Amino acid sequence: MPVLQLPLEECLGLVLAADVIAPLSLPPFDNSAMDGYAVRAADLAGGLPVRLPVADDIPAGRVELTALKPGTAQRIMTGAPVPPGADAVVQVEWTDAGTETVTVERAVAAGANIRTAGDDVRKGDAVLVAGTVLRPSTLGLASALGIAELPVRRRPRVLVLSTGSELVEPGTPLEPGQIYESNGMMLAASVRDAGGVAVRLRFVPDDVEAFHEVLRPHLGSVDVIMTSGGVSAGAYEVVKDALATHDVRFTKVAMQPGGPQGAGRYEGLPVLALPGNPVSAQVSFEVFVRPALLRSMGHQNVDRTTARATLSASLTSPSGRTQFRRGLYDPSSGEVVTPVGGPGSHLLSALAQSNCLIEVPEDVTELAAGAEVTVRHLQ
Ligand SMILES: Nc1nc2c(c(=O)[nH]1)N[C@H]1C(S)=C(S)[C@@H](COP(=O)(O)OP(=O)(O)OC[C@H]3O[C@@H](n4cnc5c(N)ncnc54)[C@H](O)[C@@H]3O)O[C@H]1N2
Ligand code: MOO
Repeated sequence: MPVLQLPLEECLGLVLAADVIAPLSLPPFDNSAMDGYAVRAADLAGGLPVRLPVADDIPAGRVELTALKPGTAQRIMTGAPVPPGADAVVQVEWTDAGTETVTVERAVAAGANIRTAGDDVRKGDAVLVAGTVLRPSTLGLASALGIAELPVRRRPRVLVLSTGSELVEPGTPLEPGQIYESNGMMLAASVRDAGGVAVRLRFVPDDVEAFHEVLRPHLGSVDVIMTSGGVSAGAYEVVKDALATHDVRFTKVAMQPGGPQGAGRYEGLPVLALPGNPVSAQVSFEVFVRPALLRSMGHQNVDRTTARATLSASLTSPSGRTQFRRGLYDPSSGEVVTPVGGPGSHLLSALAQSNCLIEVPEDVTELAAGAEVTVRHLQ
């Protein structure tokens, strides 16, 4: 993705594209860490309590300061600039809180309760380096430095297109033989979850012409096309029929679910054609699309975290295909993972109840309860 300057409001989760050099120090000036009285520590050193006239009052935000004369105090609030001549702040709790004169009951050392300019950041330091993922704290730091925009790689715009004549939008009545469309919602949410922008299109019927029609108006405004359904071996495989004549290759990959896949280019745009079974579509997104989207945005770390876990129940897997079974991983019970539902790629509720994928390697066809497996966390 190209780099552009974006307002901080729009930067959460994006990757910084260039180092940020601090334009000022933080704190920018010496300021008080406590509500209390700015004093000279030496004025409290000769025996307590000490009574001092309160020569000034300094709220936070005060721009003009008067120098602190020896033998006086100035009332000061947290965050307010320390006046020249003062070298310590006595917190109000150690005084009688007077406004004309103040009686100080406890001494403080020089430097007490003063936050020195540059304590946190020095002007000219590279405070944020290119490649940093912008989190709430890093956005807070940029704001504190007075930065309003940052250079980031922009979010990819992903066209999410579901296909199938049997599909009906939720919220409308269902006829026999029809089902509610769910992949579009799930894949669009997955795109957003990965940091992309989803442009969700109403599915088209299994009709090649309608397919091209529906794509055309969006070709200039998206970065990638992601379809679901219509890629396997049937008679009405609209995505395959429409795109195989273009630069898109359809094949079967050695995984389950998510075997039938298409990938390539359509009118110059990258296309990812995922299978239609809901679990197949979502697992395909996890395995192929999510890492690609993250990489396009400049993320270094594009893989989900994995863990080793002990299977709580046996399972079987087809030979010659990596299987991704849905699982519930519970670190609190000694890193145990429980398969949720069977291998069927229509078992959406099992997917919804799971928090990880259990990876069964290609050459493994059976795993007994107690076997060690790798799990891929989904959150
Ligand atoms: N003869 C063969 N048949 C099938 C094979 C095969 O190799 N040979 N592969 C099977 C596998 S594995 C999968 S996965 C599917 C992939 O098929 P398609 O990508 O063509 O998907 P569809 O046929 O359009 O739909 C499959 C299934 O999923 C439902 N679906 C589709 N889109 C949605 C959606 N947006 N929301 C909810 N549900 C959706 C659809 O109704 C079907 O039930 O092919 C197998 N067949
Ligand atoms: O690959 Mo299909 O995706 O097994 O159901």
